[in-house]
Amino acid sequence: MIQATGLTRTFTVGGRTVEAVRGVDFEVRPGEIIGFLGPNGAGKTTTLRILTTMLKPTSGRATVVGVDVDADPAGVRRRIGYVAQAGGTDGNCRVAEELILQARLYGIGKQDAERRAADLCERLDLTGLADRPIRTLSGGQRRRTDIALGLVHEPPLVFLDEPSVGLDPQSRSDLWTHIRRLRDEHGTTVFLTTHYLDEADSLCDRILVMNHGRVIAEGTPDALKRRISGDVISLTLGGDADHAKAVLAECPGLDEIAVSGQTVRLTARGGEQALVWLMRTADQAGLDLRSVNIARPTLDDVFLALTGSSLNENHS
Ligand SMILES: Nc1ncnc2c1ncn2[C@@H]1O[C@H](COP(=O)(O)OP(=O)(O)OP(=O)(O)O)[C@@H](O)[C@H]1O
Repeated sequence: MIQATGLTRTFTVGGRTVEAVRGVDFEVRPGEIIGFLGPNGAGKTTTLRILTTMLKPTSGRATVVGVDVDADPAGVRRRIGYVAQAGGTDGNCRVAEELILQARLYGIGKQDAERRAADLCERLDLTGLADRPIRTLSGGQRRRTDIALGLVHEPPLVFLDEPSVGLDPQSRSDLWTHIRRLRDEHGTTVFLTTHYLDEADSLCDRILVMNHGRVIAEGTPDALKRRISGDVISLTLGGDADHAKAVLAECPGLDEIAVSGQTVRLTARGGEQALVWLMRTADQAGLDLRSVNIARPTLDDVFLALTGSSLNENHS
């Protein structure tokens, strides 16, 4: 469905070259829900803009739904849906009206457009709202309308840019149900960017992690979590966490060690054993230890181990 090979994109700003994307290779198979994760400035939006033909790559190649983005951008655009973060809807227009209008803009006949609008309203739970002006909808209803609008031309692949940003937890899980249904009942492939690790974990079949312009890891959420073997130990300190990191790194049995705010996070195969060493070392070095926690790895721990910083912290 998507094949990216050696994609790069550089920008020149005030005589300085920014390498936003530095050689990205990945594949997306039909019917997958793919999560594209990475800290701010990792190159996600630039990659997304290349795949949706809004930007040309500096080098490399990408085919989307079997069409080369460089050779036939219009052909790619006909075959994909793209739902931007801000949406592109006219707030005064009514839901069904807007869907029909968009379908007509794709050259779809009137009756067919009406049928598709009704079908999309049903699929995205908008039937009771079809006559409401878009500006009167709640955040979740509006996001569902944006997604319906991205699907009027029945694309096999839809790109969603941060689909659940700004939604309350209930609307988010509701949206996830709708996104899963698109895939399960209609075979739609979904490529989404997100900063929410719980979203990536529960919704996505596979995750691509991008950092500094490269895809640094990919796999199912479970496979990524398995990459972090052992337990995650978090030590919160009163003093300089970087100094504490340097001291604690001397302990045996540790795999990864990173600092996140006032907390030093470590992974160790035998968590309890390592903890004894850590506490003893902290005590001997006079570190101001405030609290200790041992846990199984989460996707955020994976992210921290891969990129050296927490995605949640990075995004806040
Ligand atoms: N039009 C542009 N001109 C100059 N630099 C750009 C341009 N677009 C992106 N960049 C730079 O390229 C790098 C990657 O940016 P990009 O927006 O792709 O990252 P991102 O992963 O989407 O980040 P975020 O999560 O903050 O949206 C950044 O250093 C950014 O400043």
